[in-house]
Amino acid sequence: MVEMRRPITIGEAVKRIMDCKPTGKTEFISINESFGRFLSVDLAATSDVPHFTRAPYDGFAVRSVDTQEAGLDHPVEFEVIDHIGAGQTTSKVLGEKQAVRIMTGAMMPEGSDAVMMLELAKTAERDGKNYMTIKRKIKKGENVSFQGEDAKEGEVLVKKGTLINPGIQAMLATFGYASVPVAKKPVVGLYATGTELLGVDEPLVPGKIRNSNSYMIAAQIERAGGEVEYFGSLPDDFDTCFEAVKNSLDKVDMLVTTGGVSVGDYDYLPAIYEKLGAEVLFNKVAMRPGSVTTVAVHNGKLLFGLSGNPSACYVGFELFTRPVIRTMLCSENPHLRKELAVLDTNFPKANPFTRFVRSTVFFREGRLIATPSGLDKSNIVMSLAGANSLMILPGGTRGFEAGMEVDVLLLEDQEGSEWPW
Ligand SMILES: Nc1nc2c(c(=O)[nH]1)N[C@H]1C(S)=C(S)[C@@H](COP(=O)(O)OP(=O)(O)OC[C@H]3O[C@@H](n4cnc5c(N)ncnc54)[C@H](O)[C@@H]3O)O[C@H]1N2
Ligand code: MOO
Ligand SMILES: [Mg+2]
Repeated sequence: MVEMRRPITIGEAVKRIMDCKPTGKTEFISINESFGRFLSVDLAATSDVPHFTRAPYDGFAVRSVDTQEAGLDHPVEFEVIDHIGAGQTTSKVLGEKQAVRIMTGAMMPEGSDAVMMLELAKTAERDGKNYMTIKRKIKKGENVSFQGEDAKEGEVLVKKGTLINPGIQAMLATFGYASVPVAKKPVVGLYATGTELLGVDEPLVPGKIRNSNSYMIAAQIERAGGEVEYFGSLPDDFDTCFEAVKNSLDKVDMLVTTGGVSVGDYDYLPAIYEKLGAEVLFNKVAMRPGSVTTVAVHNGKLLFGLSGNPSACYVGFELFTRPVIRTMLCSENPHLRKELAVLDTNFPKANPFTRFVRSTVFFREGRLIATPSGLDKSNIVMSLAGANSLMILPGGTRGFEAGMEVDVLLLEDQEGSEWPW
């Protein structure tokens, strides 16, 4: 008699995995390679930005007090005592009715507190001296870019675990991070199992199929921020699979396998975990697809036995493996972000288990709309192509109708969620 597995809830399954407390490591890499990586420390300003008060326009640095009499019928003349561009400074201190010709980005001279734009000044030269005249007054601080207005030294600007985007690259450069502390990419070992599997370059023959899961999971690992260590595809042979799993463990931070976790005669993963002495955290989850997902832990390393069925494999990875990768990448929001969306089509299928429907979400008139991206069976590949979300249809319901609000998990989002269950 085949064993009857007892399903646990999704939340409980995720909790058992996260209780293994995966932790990440830091490495320092060149700023040239840091785009797309995850910060492993909170990023604080190493100086004020800008670190000196500067001109935001091309013009004349003046003392605002000297301009107060200026008007359309009352031009006021200034002596121009110096001329500086960005990168230059002046040692001159402005006295009464004196100005410095200054270009955008240059440091404001001592004594000045405002910049009159070039377009508003008329220049002249007399006896080898330069002058400029204005017909408008200016307020103290007008047209000035103040020291620290962009960032204050010591201020925490970006939290650890954040994906480095182009703006953060600019920030890192601004603060002098030639070398950037990032989370080391966890190395995720990967095996596909199944005697029926053909290589991508092999012709189709009766009874065999091309291995698509390993390409899919490799991409999911990379999307999550991990590093893929693909060990290849294994036939359904206990000894071969046991040796392969055992020998790969010390080369990786965690191991993902696909296939062979159900109760079939050639589903060897459960027996492999047993022979390894691994602790099985669960082998049945109240969800569809992916109910057979089995997760074990051995010597502190998580072993993800994902289903062979492509859609079940995909969903199992996103719910269970992704948060471990993101946690090791220092994220405090390692789970998929959950949002409310409006269902666009009827979904009459009833199910005792919570169902994750591969879906496309999009905006229509400011509202998030969700629609299934294809056939909803666990052996389906094609619906995965258009999936940018997983619609959550809770178990114990008769089905859903267009117009109803549903939860969706966003697959391409980078913000994540602390705990969506
Ligand atoms: N008597 C029962 N049978 C099954 C149960 C059950 O509870 N009792 N569960 C079903 C469910 S649900 C699922 S999901 C599958 C899970 O199967 P396994 O994880 O054991 O995976 P396999 O048997 O190895 O393969 C299943 C299916 O997927 C195809 N496959 C496998 N690997 C790949 C790959 N790398 N690329 C593409 N496709 C792959 C494989 O050919 C099979 O068609 O079990 C049900 N059965
Ligand atoms: O694990 Mo199976 O996908 O529940 O269908
Ligand atoms: Mg099977």
